[in-house]
Amino acid sequence: MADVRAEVENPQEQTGPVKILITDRIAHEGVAFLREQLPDAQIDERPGLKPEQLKAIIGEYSALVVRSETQVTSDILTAAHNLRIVGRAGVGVDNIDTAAATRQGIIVVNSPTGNIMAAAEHTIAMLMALARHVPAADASMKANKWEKSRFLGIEVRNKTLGVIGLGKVGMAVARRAQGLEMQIIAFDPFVSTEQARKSNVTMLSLEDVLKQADFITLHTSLTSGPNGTRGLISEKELAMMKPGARLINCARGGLIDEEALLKALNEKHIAGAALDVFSQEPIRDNALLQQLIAHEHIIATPHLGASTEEAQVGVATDVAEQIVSVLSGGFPRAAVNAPLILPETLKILQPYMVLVEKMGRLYTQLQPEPLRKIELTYSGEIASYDLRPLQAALVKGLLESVSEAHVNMINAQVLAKEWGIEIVEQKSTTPAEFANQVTLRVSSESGSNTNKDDYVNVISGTVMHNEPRIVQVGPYWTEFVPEGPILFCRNIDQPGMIGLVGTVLGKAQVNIRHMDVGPSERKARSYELARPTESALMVISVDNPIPEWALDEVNQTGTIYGVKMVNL
Ligand SMILES: NC(=O)c1ccc[n+]([C@@H]2O[C@H](COP(=O)([O-])OP(=O)(O)OC[C@H]3O[C@@H](n4cnc5c(N)ncnc54)[C@H](O)[C@@H]3O)[C@@H](O)[C@H]2O)c1
Ligand SMILES: O=C(O)[C@H](O)COP(=O)(O)O
Repeated sequence: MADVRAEVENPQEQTGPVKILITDRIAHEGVAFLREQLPDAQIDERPGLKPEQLKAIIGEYSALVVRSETQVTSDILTAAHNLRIVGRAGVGVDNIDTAAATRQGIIVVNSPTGNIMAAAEHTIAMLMALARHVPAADASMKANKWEKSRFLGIEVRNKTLGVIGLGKVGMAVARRAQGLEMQIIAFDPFVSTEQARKSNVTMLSLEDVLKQADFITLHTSLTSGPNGTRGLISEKELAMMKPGARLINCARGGLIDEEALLKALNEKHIAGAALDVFSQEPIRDNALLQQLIAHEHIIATPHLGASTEEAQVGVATDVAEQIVSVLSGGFPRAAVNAPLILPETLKILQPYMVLVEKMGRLYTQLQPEPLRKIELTYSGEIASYDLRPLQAALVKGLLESVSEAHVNMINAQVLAKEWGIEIVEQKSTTPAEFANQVTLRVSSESGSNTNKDDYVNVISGTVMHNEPRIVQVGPYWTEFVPEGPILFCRNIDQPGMIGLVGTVLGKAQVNIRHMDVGPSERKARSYELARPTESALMVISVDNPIPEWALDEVNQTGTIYGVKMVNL
């Protein structure tokens, strides 16, 4: 593997054209972009698939494009053997099990900015519609009535708008509402008072926002867990709202306890609510939701926040571009579950990624025992870069031969954790032995490396002329290119050892490509005589695998021991 990007690859050697599946309706510009950029790909648009139908076919596809309707559950993902990327043509990824995707090394991308304006403008439309009863008045006219006095509204000017969640959409709504001469107060635990003040927004506690606002609008994402936003507006919060206030939700359905909302409306505690999103979408035969949207003081739209021509073209092309990039071995712009590395950085890191992966493979083959802790030390200029791809490459090298898992940059850390491997990094821009050097120090299951053959607790390498070189294995200094079949053995450091091995390999018709005999101390490299009792490491790269009998013969010499073949 030369590139972790390329490792987001097909683990089951798919044959035939790359296949892309689109299961929700997206703008045709996005589909056209995919067809234009990937002319050999098969692009299937199959909106409205049932979960079992999706599960039955997902295994054929390399990319999946969805909006908020398709539920990309862990169950679906378990059948997605070839899937490399899920593209969400929109913002919210709560319909995608991103944790399951991460475990499987599947990139999830979205379009974080493509529909902000659409959502903000829809919120303002809901605000005005609530204030002036526009939908009910329209329905009345269509019923051939003229109920002028029934639809007395309120002005929004000089009213207070409470924004809960002052992120991208929340802030866009605040700005637009300021244009309507509203006062803006907000609650968002992650936005500073100072930052908000610059935009003329007053940050308050949730309680104060609820108590002071004439209109409340929700703009947080939906999260679960003890500090999650699910049920953020429940009975207690509704009770805190100013009598006669109005509530707008163009964010996510689960943010409001819909039963409590119906109660608050029936009790006339609040004057109305405008909902674009629901806890179940589509609503179908959900009795509570049917009752809620039928309420005379509810305005409902079927999740239309992002449904503008502009936003749909924006999100569809945004996601299509990222799919093309990933399927072509590049990086996505807006990955929800992958670290972003600039292409320029990646180019520099690439030979080190090869090096580190080979170091991992070498360790696992020389020392096949469960690992516990790995210390990766980077020295030289390389230490100044974002080195996450190197960690991923290391995990890949270490686990590849012992695990079925498909390791890539997305899941490397999760997998390492699952295997109980702790990886710590040390960085120093001061060069060590070489201008740039990466050293791997390993503690295995036993913790103390007591095994008599356990000399491989350190592996160090560098890159020369863009080619990886291993420069240290355990206490031995060496220098070889980690590539292809390599014989490792140790010998008593005395004359005649190279000849012994050479004779056996000659007999076995094995051609030696490169040989290095490394003493256990650096000074011996300067051709000083080593003491005869010292050992050395022989690293012999060969053109073809060495037969078993020849390995046995080398092992039986008595002066050469620890004979092991590795394949890098
Ligand atoms: N209806 C639609 O079609 C539509 C369109 C676009 C976006 N959305 C939804 O709107 C929501 C906001 O989108 P965004 O792009 O602005 O997201 P964002 O991430 O930019 O903003 C979310 C904000 O919520 C804040 N937040 C988190 N937890 C909070 C809590 N407990 N209380 C208060 N604030 C909290 C965050 O700090 C953040 O500032 C998302 O749920 C998104 O899916 C809906
Ligand atoms: O999260 C989003 O982007 C919006 O909720 C839009 O969802 P949609 O693509 O299903 O309209």
